[in-house]
Amino acid sequence: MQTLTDEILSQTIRIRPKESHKGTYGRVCLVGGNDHFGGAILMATEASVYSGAGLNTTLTDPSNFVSLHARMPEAMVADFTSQAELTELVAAANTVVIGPGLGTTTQSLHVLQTVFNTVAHNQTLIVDGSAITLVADKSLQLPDAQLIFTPHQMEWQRLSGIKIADQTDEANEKVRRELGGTVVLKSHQTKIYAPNGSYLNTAGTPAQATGGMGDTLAGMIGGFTAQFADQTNAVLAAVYAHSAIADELAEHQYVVLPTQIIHQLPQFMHDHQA
Ligand SMILES: NC(=O)C1=CN([C@@H]2O[C@H](COP(=O)(O)OP(=O)(O)OC[C@H]3O[C@@H](n4cnc5c(N)ncnc54)[C@H](OP(=O)(O)O)[C@@H]3O)[C@@H](O)[C@H]2O)[C@@H](O)CC1
Ligand SMILES: Nc1ncnc2c1ncn2[C@@H]1O[C@H](COP(=O)(O)OP(=O)(O)O)[C@@H](O)[C@H]1O
Ligand SMILES: [Mg+2]
Repeated sequence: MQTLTDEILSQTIRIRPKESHKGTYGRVCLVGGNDHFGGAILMATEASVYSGAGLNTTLTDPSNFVSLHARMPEAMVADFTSQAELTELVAAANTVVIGPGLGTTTQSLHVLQTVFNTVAHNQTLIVDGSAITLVADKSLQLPDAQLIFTPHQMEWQRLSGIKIADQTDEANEKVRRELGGTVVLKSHQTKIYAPNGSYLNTAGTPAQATGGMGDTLAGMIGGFTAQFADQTNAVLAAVYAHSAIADELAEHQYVVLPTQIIHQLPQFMHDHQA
């Protein structure tokens, strides 16, 4: 297992070519946020926008439209209960993030199934939060796409069947191979199991232990994978940046809010581009 260092940032975050436009930096679709968990998809969206993804569209419950527009005028918003909108917008994305605040109701399941039926082999699909729980509980068949799972330890227990106490590298890697794609197993020391090897993130702080921290990471992984060509490096850089920014803030703060990490992203990425 390789320990991540700040080298992953300069290996991944590219100086932007002059001759470019918003389309150069990827289209991200974020799907989630039911009528209870609007904050989760709001933070994921904000994280993707602040990571620099060129075009961001959020598919959510209509009850979140006003707050999303008020907070994030840069993002487009659509209704995830409309099958036609969901299908059209997901098909047009480079990267799709599904799960933050999606919930586990019949409606949540319907949205998830529609996304799974729509994504194609060349698209990156980040499966987070409630989407992981639904895949596990309903034994859903996974789509043919570039899959990135971002479970915390309990979500990984649900998905992999491995109890938290038994989540060894060997057992985790075996299930990752069966699932395909990449697994970001989040904890106080997040591990990333990728097709080319496994990685340990020793950055990060207990000041991060607050709701919405993982929703923010899912949005960052969305923004990074949409912009940077090497998909594994994009995941690794997002995980490392999320923790490294928190470490900087925690030098002077007892708790670090997800939105504070998000707002540091443009400056942090500026300082580590190469
Ligand atoms: N503002 C918003 O809108 C927010 C909306 N959110 C949305 O809520 C949805 C549900 O997601 P969820 O993570 O809150 O609930 P669930 O999947 O039941 O997991 C919790 C259970 O797992 C256990 N556990 C064990 N190890 C763990 C670990 N390392 N890390 C974390 N938990 C661990 C834990 O144990 P305990 O805390 O009891 O010790 C507990 O029993 C999801 O869509 C998410 O996006 C949230 O993001 C919050 C902000
Ligand atoms: N003690 C800790 N030290 C470092 N990072 C932590 C700690 N506790 C939580 N985190 C990080 O916070 C995030 C929590 O994700 P998750 O449980 O999905 O949050 P949520 O669903 O509430 O957004 C993960 O990235 C995890 O690594
Ligand atoms: Mg989560």
